[in-house]
Amino acid sequence: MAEVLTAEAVRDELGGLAGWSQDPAGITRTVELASFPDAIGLVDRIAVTAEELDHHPDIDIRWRTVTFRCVTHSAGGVTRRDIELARRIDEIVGGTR
Ligand SMILES: C[C@H](O)[C@H](O)[C@H]1CNC2=NC(N)=NC(=O)C2=N1
Repeated sequence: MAEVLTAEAVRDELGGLAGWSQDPAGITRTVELASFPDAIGLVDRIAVTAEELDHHPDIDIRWRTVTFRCVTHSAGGVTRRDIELARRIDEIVGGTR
């Protein structure tokens, strides 16, 4: 099972993950798109990557605002898999706006 990172280790990683915040439930980034279809399109692209990684963000969609939370449910905290997923989400968000 993947090792849960300390809050300090997550904070160090987040230094390179601008736009993410940390709380006990995981690391979170909120993205506002131009429209609801754009928001769904972003989620669709991230779904493909999540399947590739076999690691899946918790996703909240409210009209054109999407919040991604990365936490490793089986480990009960944030692991390197979440940091990798967050990086991939950043790449996809960066490529769509
Ligand atoms: C078998 C498979 O690896 C697990 O069910 C995966 C799938 N995606 C997952 N995603 C996340 N975020 N946490 C998990 O514990 C998890 N488990």
